Amino acid sequence: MTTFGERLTAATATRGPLCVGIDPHPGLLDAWDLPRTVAGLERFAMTAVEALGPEVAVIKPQSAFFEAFGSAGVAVLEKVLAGCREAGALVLLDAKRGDIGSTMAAYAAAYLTDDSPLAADALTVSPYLGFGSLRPALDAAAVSGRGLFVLALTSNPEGPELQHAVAGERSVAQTIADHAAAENAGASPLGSVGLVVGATIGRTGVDLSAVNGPLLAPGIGAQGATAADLRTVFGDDLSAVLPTTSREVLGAGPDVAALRAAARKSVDQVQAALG
Ligand SMILES: O=C(O)c1cc(=O)[nH]c(=O)n1[C@@H]1O[C@H](COP(=O)(O)O)[C@@H](O)[C@H]1O
Repeated sequence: MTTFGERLTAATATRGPLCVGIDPHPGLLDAWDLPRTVAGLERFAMTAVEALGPEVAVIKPQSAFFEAFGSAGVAVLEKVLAGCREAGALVLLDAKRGDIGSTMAAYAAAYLTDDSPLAADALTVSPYLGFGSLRPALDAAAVSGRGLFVLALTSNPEGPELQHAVAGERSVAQTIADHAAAENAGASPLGSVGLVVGATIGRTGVDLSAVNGPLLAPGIGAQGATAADLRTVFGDDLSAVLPTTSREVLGAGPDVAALRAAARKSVDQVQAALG
């Protein structure tokens, strides 16, 4: 069994270090001239999969936009997961799950086990019920060769109030980074427990050098960060950074060739910035 860290390393080496999100905002459905219906959602999402699946290393469908359409929307999400897999892209399901341990086990069964229709290569999770509450997800991911991206320093302006708070002698975000480092200890070339660190947040003072896992960097494009900001946020520690952007690329649709061109442009920009 290959680990998520191994598969991600191979995917970014081949396709470049970029994740593109599939976030079917109602306004984007309008811009693509699609109805705000399940049929519109499906056309939007599967066009994105057709364009980006063979092109980018990682695709990140945002679960809420699919859930908003009820069970029919979740069925579209299942098609997206299968379509990305067939096209050779890794799928990071963005659902930001986090719950008490016993319920976390149910989320782990839903997203991180082989026989679930919603199984993805990796899942975004929230550690703000305590990092240890994620244990069932950490265990399920390890057993099935999947990955987690743990929210550490999020891209939104409200994040620092909680994440920069100092508890004991360390900031909350540093504590989360240290936990991830412990999970990834000894993994090569890269552990499977990643962190989310926004490209918008500037220099944070959090030491990420021991994490040994992928660092998902959202915020480029619509949230105002640029690829050049990655160096400010991560310093010289850029080797495991995986920038992710959604609206910046999706706004180029609905034309498949235009979506691909936008994704390639983003790959070139982040590659230049990461050096
Ligand atoms: O975990 C995430 O994906 C995430 C974490 C974070 O700190 N900030 C953040 O923007 N995201 C997600 O990344 C995507 C960003 O979308 P754009 O702003 O359109 O590029 C959205 O789906 C967000 O929910």
